[in-house]
Amino acid sequence: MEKVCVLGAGSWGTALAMVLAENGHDTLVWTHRAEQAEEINQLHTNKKYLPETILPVNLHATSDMAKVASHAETIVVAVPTKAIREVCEKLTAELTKKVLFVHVSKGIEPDSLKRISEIIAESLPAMYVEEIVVLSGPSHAEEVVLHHPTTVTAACANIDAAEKVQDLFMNQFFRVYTNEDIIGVEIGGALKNVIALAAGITDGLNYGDNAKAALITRGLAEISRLGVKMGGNPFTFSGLTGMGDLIVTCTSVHSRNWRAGNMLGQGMKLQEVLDQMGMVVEGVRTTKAAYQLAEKYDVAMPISTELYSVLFNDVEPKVAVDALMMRMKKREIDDMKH
Ligand SMILES: NC(=O)C1=CN([C@@H]2O[C@H](COP(=O)(O)OP(=O)(O)OC[C@H]3O[C@@H](n4cnc5c(N)ncnc54)[C@H](OP(=O)(O)O)[C@@H]3O)[C@@H](O)[C@H]2O)C=CC1
Ligand SMILES: O=C(CO)COP(=O)(O)O
Repeated sequence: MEKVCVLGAGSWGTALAMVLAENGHDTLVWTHRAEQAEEINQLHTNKKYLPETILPVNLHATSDMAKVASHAETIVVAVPTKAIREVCEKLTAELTKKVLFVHVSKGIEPDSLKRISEIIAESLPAMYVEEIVVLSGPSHAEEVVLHHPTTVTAACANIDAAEKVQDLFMNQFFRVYTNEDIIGVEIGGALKNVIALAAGITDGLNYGDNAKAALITRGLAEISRLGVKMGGNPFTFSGLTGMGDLIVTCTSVHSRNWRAGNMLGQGMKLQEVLDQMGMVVEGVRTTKAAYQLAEKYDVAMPISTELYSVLFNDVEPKVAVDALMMRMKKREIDDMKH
């Protein structure tokens, strides 16, 4: 039995804490809201994020970061990308020993263009960090808490650390693979949210299945092009954290990114959509990062670039789709490579 803390009691942090508690680990979930910790401890629910779920009685919660620091041998970071630096800063003030870090967030920071493992490494003193492993793959919290079969990947250049995380989480419903390619896994996980927003938009425009299949396939081509140029293994992008996560996020009603895109396609404005969601839509900030990465690495990312103009330059979704369809003619396979 390991002592594990999960930082963040949103839908994903809570679902993963439930997996860990069900696996028999001594699990503590940290939330910045004391009343939410109280709800989890007293009522064994988290109504805001998983309204139908009863949490295991051996899953405990706290809003006291000092308790996290004294309890944890492993810490799972499960807050949205934009909150990671702030949460790491709070943790740094309390840490006294070396901990294994796992992160499960899917984003890239605009401007710095850092991946999450880089943000965490930069935000925590190295003497307290045993390793940073990313856990990613096609996995909506709503299905994990129902024990529906789910597969994910634990990635780290240090394969022993990845295997340790595999052992922590793996059970009959939650199958964990390993991969040494942390760059490819993080890039795939972050950029699939951009493509899912675009897929939601074409569904909102009622463009049907041909358009969505095109977005998934050509989306994977541009994610892979960038990811390989950044140092990722080309095979990673056809795995769970690439194609797998792209499929689930572009096709599932649970996806916040797809749902946000769908509302945009139906004519709503970005701010209205975000106000209505009440949960993180990582793809919006990541679209800004993807636009900047395409420039930095000189990689063609037409879908991400058109989405950027819809989100941040007020271009009509239909006009952006027309622009994609009217691009210069290409050879398919050559265009996937370069
Ligand atoms: N949901 C899912 O199925 C999956 C999500 N992910 C990824 O996991 C990450 C978290 O997503 P998810 O749990 O869904 O997000 P949610 O929107 O469901 O929850 C976010 C949680 O983070 C908390 N939070 C936000 N800002 C801060 C802050 N500054 N300090 C402390 N806590 C903060 C929120 O608190 P409050 O309630 O007060 O707002 C909330 O508890 C994302 O990167 C997402 O892409 C990955 C796989 C699956
Ligand atoms: O990453 C996810 C599923 O694997 C969650 O996607 P959404 O944030 O779009 O809900």
